[in-house]
Amino acid sequence: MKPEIKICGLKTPDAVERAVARGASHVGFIFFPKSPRNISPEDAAELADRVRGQVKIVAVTVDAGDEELDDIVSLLRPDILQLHGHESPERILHLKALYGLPVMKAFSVREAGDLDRVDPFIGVADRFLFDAKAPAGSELPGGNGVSFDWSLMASLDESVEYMLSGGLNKDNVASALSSTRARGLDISSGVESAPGVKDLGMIDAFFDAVNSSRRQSA
Ligand SMILES: O=C(O)c1ccccc1NCC(=O)[C@H](O)[C@H](O)COP(=O)(O)O
Repeated sequence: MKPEIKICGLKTPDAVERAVARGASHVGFIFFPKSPRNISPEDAAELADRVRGQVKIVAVTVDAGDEELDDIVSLLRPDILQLHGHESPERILHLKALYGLPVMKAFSVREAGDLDRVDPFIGVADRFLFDAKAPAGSELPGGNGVSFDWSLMASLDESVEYMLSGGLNKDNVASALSSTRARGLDISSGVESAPGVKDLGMIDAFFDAVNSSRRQSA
């Protein structure tokens, strides 16, 4: 099955259009002021309008309040809310009822026990994303360009369909696909020439690597 690919942290028209032209299934916009990928809801909406309907638009937030989310949802009109903070199952149910949008809950992973936190979210979150825990000193809960031990994913309940993220790039994507049962891959730093700066050549190289790994496993 063709993996879903989410290119995250987009800020420019050329990168959004290249991601979609190369076959991204999702494009992500980051609403987190400390991130080099932070974007305003207005600017994100302008970018999203170029590709709306061709790809799922994902709004990435971190423990955002209702007021901030109201702005993001009304301006960007995302297809999915990605919650990358400490949101509880109750908070997710509240947001789903409020906006009628599917929620992708992100979990950070370093050791096997980190996957135990997933259980209360099964049947609550619509999608799951597993990312590496932030390295010491990082102020970002995601987008750190670091991977975790993907073999840990083998212990996850098989009913949980997920996206894998954290430190993916053209050189390790084949291994990510062959060593996990990830339904999708989510990448940010691995297609950047500097934090927050997407590189069209690196986007191309990433999709080339995905396609070549699929041909080899066919
Ligand atoms: O990317 C960010 O700056 C970010 C900031 C705050 C919360 C989440 C963030 N990113 C979320 C993502 O979905 C990233 O694509 C994911 O963490 C993978 O990033 P990377 O390791 O750089 O590929």
